[in-house]
Amino acid sequence: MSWPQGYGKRVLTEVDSTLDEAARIAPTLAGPEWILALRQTKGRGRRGRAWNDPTGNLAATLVLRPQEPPEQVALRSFVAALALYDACVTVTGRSEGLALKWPNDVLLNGGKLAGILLESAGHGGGVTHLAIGIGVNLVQTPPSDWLEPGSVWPVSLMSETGVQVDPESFLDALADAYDHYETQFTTYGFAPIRTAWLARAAKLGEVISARTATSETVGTFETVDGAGNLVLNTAKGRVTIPAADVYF
Ligand SMILES: O=C(O)CCCC[C@@H]1SC[C@@H]2NC(=O)N[C@@H]21
Repeated sequence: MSWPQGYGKRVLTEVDSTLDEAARIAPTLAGPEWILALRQTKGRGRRGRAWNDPTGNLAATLVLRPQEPPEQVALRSFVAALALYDACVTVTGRSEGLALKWPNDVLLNGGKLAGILLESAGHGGGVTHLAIGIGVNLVQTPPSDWLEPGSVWPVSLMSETGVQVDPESFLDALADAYDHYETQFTTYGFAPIRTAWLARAAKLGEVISARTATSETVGTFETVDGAGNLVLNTAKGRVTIPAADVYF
């Protein structure tokens, strides 16, 4: 596997968070850059949660400077989720048990294998940089006291498949897959990404629950629309949800 052309790579022994490092280096970058940390001291997850990444797991962030409207930039969470899925297939040689959970977790055998957190900065309605933070439980899962009640149980690639892969080798597969989907996205737009994502979606057609800080919507997972929103068929009709945590 070859490292994709045009992408830089930095490997850090230790950093607070690769997302913080992304914000620090973004203004100096001439092109996309992957940052891999062998250890994060202040890793973070979605909705302000801490992210625990024990040694041997992947903690990486891709920094981009896309010249696009914010709503287009945000669709890269689906691009990244597809790349993560493919990287898992590449390193394990199998796709059985892998699925994507809206908005952007990767599940393996029903457990949470990986998560994605997008952060961006901008001014004047534009995005100056996008940071796609990715954590993968390659060899270890976080301790159980890190888990939120009702959250998907974490699994590791090693425990579920017996395959042990180091973070740098996984990043090689991930960067290669990301490059493929990024090209597809910038060439053809969101449509093929959406189709590919839906083909790998967990619980499509089944009843799920989408919770925000203030509401819960229960309904049949109908689709993800062209803007990346979750679409549920509920007792009160079709509901479109831009952001939420999903529970099965
Ligand atoms: O809550 C989630 O599921 C998203 C987790 C994202 C974790 C990754 S690890 C690399 C990057 N740096 C961080 O501090 N967080 C992301």
